Amino acid sequence: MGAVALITTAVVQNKPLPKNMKYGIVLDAGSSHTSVYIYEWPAEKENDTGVVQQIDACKVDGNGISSYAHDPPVAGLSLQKCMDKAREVIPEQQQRETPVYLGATAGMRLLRLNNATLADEVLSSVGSTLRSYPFEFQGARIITGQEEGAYGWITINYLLGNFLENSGWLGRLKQSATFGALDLGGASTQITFVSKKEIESQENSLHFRLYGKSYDVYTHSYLCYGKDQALRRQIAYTIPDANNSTILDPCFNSGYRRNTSTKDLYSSPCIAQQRISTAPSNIEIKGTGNYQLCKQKVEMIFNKTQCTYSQCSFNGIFQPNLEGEFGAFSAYYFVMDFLKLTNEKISLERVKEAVKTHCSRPWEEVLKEFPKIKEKYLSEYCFSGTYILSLLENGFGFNSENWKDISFLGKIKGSDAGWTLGYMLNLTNMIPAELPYSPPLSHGSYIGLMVFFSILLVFIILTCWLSLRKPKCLQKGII
Ligand SMILES: O=P(O)(O)OP(=O)(O)OP(=O)(O)OC[C@H]1O[C@@H](n2cnc3c(O)ncnc32)[C@H](O)[C@@H]1O
Repeated sequence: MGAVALITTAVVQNKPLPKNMKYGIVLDAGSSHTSVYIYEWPAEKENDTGVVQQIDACKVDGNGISSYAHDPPVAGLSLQKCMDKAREVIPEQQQRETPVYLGATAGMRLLRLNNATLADEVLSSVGSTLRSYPFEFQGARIITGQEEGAYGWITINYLLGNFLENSGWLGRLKQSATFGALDLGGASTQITFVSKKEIESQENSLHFRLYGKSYDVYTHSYLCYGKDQALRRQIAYTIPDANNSTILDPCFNSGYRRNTSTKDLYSSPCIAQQRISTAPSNIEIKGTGNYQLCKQKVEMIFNKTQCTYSQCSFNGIFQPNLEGEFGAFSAYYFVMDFLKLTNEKISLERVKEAVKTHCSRPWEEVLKEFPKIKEKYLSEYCFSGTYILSLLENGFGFNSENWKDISFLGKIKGSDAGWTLGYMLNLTNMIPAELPYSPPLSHGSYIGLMVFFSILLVFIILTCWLSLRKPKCLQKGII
């Protein structure tokens, strides 16, 4: 049984794993990009830490896996570029023994909601491209939000060495020191952490046994709360106010302009409740760059009014009290890294000030300072920074006190923080549920101890024999 026994849906196919695996490839087919990660197993005994490492990664050009739905040949070609790279990196004699997994995330969960047949077609089309390579293709599937959260948590704690640290006898006695995982994607966001308190909702509760230690883990994935979908929702809220098809948007820098088609905006199931039939077909967004007003708009997407549990995050979702340290990755890292706010010593108040300052900068000035950054990313840092602050503070309940417990993580020991490594470790059974039995003493120490105790025994017997003989001699002497 795999270590992550509760995630039963994680079995991709019933194909046996290649016998001499030394490499593994995972494709993360997200809403905004597909990325290809290549991992290498440590050579036996060479690597004390036994950590599987990322040796290469490649971002597929284009707009995520759903672009396969619109133009399969073009999407296939850009995927081929990354797969060709994998073929260059992995030695030829190892290629047939290298498993390839594709996991699609929230972008495909949304496509499946809109059109399940199309989602299946996309997966089979990508599968055909992957099958044309000499690797051992193990299947393409849409992973659940729960899996995305759980595998992200496994990845960061594996790379940080927390599972092994907890597996010794001392580690098993003390409270588990794991990092919670905060993952912000384009279409969904996940929060996952070990909770000492009872998890009141079954669907948010996971139990893992890893390296001989049990973990009760809380996880929730919020579909439509990734930063791209959140931006769409924030824009959609303003459409009723649209005057002459123009929206004044405080979440973009002043001077910034963008044209959007409402058909495209409304194509997402995330906007279903905000659709208005009288909306103009095109709208022009004009930035006004105001952090406070942006924050007010962003907060409209968090419903804090209903909760049927003892406590909730938002939208009636149960969330226990935040516990321990957290690692925040994916878009949390991209955005905070751009804003130079990844240093743990920066207080929440200073982070807010920095985002406010960035939002108030004229677009011209921002563009001049960062000419090399993709315009889509650059134009959205004001919104993204504000959204991250709202999600963490208003959504999950972080505050000035526990803000210092969040570390913004890009890479850990050379591997990207994200769900892919955890996914592969689970499917290749690389994390055992129990610690492999290791004798307390090595063979040499055992022999040494046996010799020592034998000599000690002979010495004791001799001493006793001598001391028992002496009185008799003395007695004889007295008589
Ligand atoms: O799990 P889902 O929701 O499908 O998400 P995803 O797979 O699209 O998630 P990614 O981690 O690829 O990206 C998360 C978001 O970060 C954005 N992003 C990627 N690189 C970035 C960068 O350098 N600067 C700013 N944003 C970036 C990207 O457009 C997404 O909105």
